[in-house]
Amino acid sequence: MDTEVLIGLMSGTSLDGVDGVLAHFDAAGRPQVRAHAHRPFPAALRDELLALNQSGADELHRGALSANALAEVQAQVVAELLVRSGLAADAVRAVGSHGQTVRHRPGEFDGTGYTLQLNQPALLAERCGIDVVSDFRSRDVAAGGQGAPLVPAFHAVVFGGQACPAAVLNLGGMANLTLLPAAGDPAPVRGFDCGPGNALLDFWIQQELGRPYDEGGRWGAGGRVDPALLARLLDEPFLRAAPPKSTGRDLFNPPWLLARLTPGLPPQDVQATLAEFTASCAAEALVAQAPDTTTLLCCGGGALNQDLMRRLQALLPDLRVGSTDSAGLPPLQVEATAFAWLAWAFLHRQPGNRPEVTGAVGLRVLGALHPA
Ligand SMILES: Nc1ncnc2c1ncn2[C@@H]1O[C@H](COP(=O)(O)OP(=O)(O)OP(=O)(O)O)[C@@H](O)[C@H]1O
Ligand SMILES: CC(=O)N[C@H]1[C@@H]2OC[C@@H](O2)[C@@H](O)[C@@H]1O[C@H](C)C(=O)O
Repeated sequence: MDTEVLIGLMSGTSLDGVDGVLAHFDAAGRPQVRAHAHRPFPAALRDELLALNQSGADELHRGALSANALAEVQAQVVAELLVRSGLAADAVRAVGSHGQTVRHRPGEFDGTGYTLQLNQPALLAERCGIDVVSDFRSRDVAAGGQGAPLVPAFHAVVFGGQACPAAVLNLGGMANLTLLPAAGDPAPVRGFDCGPGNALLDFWIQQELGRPYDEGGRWGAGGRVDPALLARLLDEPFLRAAPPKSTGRDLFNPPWLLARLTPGLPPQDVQATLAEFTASCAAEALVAQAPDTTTLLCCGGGALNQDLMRRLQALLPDLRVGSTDSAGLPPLQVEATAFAWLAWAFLHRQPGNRPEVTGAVGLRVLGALHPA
């Protein structure tokens, strides 16, 4: 059967770098991943992108230069994917490039609001000689939606149709849940952001131990959960709001955490409490929204945090909690593959959003094209 080759690029809210996959898509848009590559951000670029999540001096200039630097990292990932798969650029129909979210305020201010991904698709097209599809979120926001999460439609393609209701939990910088009805159930796929993923965990261990993340969750696993802090963290209106809803570093950021800390807490206990908080946000939302779920498939880098996974299983004793590996897609490849799929959907003029998820007034083709 004829397949189309696409590349997907994602740099998410954890700001760890660019993930890319090269995948073959069949006529129904089902992917087979052939190569995966990751490039960490140079430290200066990471610091600048992180800083651009908040207001600061000369943001337009700094944002434009950061977008250029991001495109150079993306071009390196594309080059690596081509080498790993043994393909030439002209064998690839398109690259789907998410860009770097630095602000996410849909529906606010003037009623439309905005979601802002720094990106330079023109430069990427110039560097790699492949069509680039980008700007996936703004059409959904223009149609009254949250612009996020976008992965539920993709999750339905690759993980949907199981015998029992299943859910997918993406644990990136932020966390989002997709709720998949069982095979034969005509109910729509649902999904929403459920709270922070790794962003606060990463911030805390970076500040206290100078490490970018808690490898395997080992530091957090050795701490004690502080019930008072956990209660203060969980007392956040976003967590109780009904979907559609999405969030980002605009809300769950270091000042948000620091405002809820009390002096004298051992730093390791704070890490343990943050891990319990992240797991609780997802578990409570899942139980509230889809109590019949039997399987939880986790993806994103948080799926490699064994402490987080243990906490999720403990909070959801009646569910099978595992990673998307068991469904054929390794956790670190899911999001990049989703953006390859969104580019595939764009090329076929198929909608990428789900109004039930984002709250948009209707299905929309998402993205904009920069030809090679
Ligand atoms: N071995 C590991 N142990 C613990 N945590 C890990 C490990 N590997 C990755 N992580 C965590 O996963 C994060 C990266 O996850 P991922 O790449 O899914 O994020 P992202 O692309 O920014 O996602 P999103 O767009 O959903 O926010 C790291 O910042 C780290 O916190
Ligand atoms: C605005 C934005 O970039 N949102 C991200 C972020 O990271 C996780 C969560 O918050 C999710 O809503 C989204 O990413 C995934 C890929 C999505 O749109 O489905």
